[in-house]
Amino acid sequence: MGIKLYGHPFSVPVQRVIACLEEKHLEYEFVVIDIISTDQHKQEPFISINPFGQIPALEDGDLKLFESRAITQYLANTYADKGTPLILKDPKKMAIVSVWIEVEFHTFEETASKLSYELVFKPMFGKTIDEAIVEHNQEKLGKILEVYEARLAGSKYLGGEEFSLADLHHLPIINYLYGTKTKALFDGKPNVSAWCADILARPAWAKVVERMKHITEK
Ligand SMILES: N[C@@H](CCC(=O)N[C@@H](CS)C(=O)NCC(=O)O)C(=O)O
Repeated sequence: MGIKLYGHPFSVPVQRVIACLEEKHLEYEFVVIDIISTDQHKQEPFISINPFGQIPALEDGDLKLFESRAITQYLANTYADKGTPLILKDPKKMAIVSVWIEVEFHTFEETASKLSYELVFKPMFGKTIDEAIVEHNQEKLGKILEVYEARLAGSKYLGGEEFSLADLHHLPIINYLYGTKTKALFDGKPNVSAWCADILARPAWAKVVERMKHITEK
C-alpha cells in the first residue's frame, strides 16, 4: 500500500502536506474528506486515523499519522534521498531550521490564520468580516514580519541558505493572504516580499495550486 493523504483542498494544513509530498516527488493518493458538508471526519473509519477528527491524516503502509507538521517531518526524514532535502544533516544548522519551524507554528500561524479566517474563509462562506479583528491582527502580523525582515536580510531562507520545512510550512497561508489586503504588509518589506516571491514560485507549490484546482473542480 502506498501513501494516502486524507483531506480537503481548501485546508491550510492539508496544502502544507501536499507541498511536502510534491517537493519530495512522492506518489500519493488524495482521499477527499468533506469537512464542509458532512461530518465524516468525526466518524469511523476516519477517527481511527485521527481520533481528534481533523484533517490532514496520512497513511504510509501500516503507519497512521496526523498533525501536518509531524507528517512533513516524517516525510522529510523517511524519504531523505528523494526530491528537495527540506531538513539538514548538520545538527546545529538543523536546530536553526527547527527554531523557525516553531516560529511559524506558535507565532506566525497564530496571527496569520485569524486573518485568513476573516479575509478568505468568511467571505467564501458568506459570513461578515470583523474589521476590528482584522485591524488588531494586521498590527500584530506587521510586528512579526519586522522580525522576519531582519532575519531575511542576512539569510536567503528562514532556516539558512537552503529552502527547508521552515519556509514550506508558511506557503499555504501566505498564498491565501496574497489574495487579500494583508498582502500590503508583505509588500512593504523588501526581504520578506522577495522571500515570498521565491517560495511561491517553486514548481512544487505551482503543482499544489494546480492539483487543488483540479480536485475542487471535480
Ligand atoms: N494542527 C493541525 C490542525 C488541523 C486542523 O485544524 N484541521 C481543520 C481543517 S483546516 C479541521 O479538520 N477542522 C475540522 C474540525 O476541527 O472539526 C494540523 O496542523 O494538522
